[in-house]
Amino acid sequence: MKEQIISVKNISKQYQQEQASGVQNISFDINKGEIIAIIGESGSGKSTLLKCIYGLLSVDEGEVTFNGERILGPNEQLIPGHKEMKMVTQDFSLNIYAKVYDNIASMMANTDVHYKHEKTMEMMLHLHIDHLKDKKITQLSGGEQQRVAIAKALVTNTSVLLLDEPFSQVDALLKNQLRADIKRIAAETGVTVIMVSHDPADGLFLADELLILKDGHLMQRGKPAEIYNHPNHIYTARMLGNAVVLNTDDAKKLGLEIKEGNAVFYPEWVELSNSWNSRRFEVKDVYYKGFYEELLLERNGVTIRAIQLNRGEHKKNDHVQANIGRFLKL
Ligand SMILES: Nc1ncnc2c1ncn2[C@@H]1O[C@H](COP(=O)(O)OP(=O)(O)OP(=O)(O)O)[C@@H](O)[C@H]1O
Repeated sequence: MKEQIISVKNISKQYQQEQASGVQNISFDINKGEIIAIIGESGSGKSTLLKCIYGLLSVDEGEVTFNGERILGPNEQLIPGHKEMKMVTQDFSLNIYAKVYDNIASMMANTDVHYKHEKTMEMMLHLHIDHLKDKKITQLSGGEQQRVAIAKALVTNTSVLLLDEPFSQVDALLKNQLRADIKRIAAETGVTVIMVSHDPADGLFLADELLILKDGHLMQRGKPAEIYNHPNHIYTARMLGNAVVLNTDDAKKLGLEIKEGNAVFYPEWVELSNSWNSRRFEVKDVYYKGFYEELLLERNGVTIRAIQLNRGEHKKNDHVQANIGRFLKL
């Protein structure tokens, strides 16, 4: 049985008189142990939403509840935030002159020294940083520092971990490792994770639930595969899969029957084959992408993109038969 932990009910937050800022009328629930990713372009309201959930910003309308209790805003309590939630920001907020062990242990009181030691060791093991115990923060890599920051956030029986752009400081290789780490830690500890990112790949890989924000509005919410395959807006399809968008006239030129709006499809939905319904395209360019190629194809003055796994088969000015196997009307 899924157990709800946080409920966001019709919240709006506007910054001063700025009309198009903050977030507007957002509602959704979060279940215990889930990983939620809030995805959107810069300025779409991701950080504002995260701060409203944590209680760092007071909402203008609506409310956020944690286990049924309303989360108080910064003006309603002495220390802003919520005791069962911890936020890890991009700067990690570590004591850079202290050792890894002390950074984590310092989060707990000295009332039970044995428990404090055991809990610190347990967290370091979970985060695979036990071998760094006696190192100073200044001696760690960005990825290692991030693990310390997460261990520090989780050591005090935290139920909800809030991550603001957790992978913005790390390179692509480490990013993959850290994503996998967060998934593992969430599964091992049962902590609920709410993550904000401008990189859709984070959400697609990590999230149980994906939330798409645009201009302060919640555009769509659901499982990553559901949203990827059935985006309800061009914005989402472009962001998640770099979708090709054709207006009605251009779509018709390629034989796609739509009466109005746009035909939208991902490059991998274009099949290069000699099937009965395929059409002849000219290869305008070939982009090498490592394990696959992206072909820029043109027919009747309309350009589309297609994915080709067998590299080196086509070159510029070739002609190929292609069929847009599936498209969405948006
Ligand atoms: N303190 C503030 N005062 C006025 N406007 C603000 C303030 N903070 C954010 N905004 C505005 O509110 C909107 C949402 O900002 P927010 O920081 O929540 O977006 P974001 O999606 O987290 O962006 P980014 O990915 O760039 O961090 C933006 O238009 C931003 O300019």
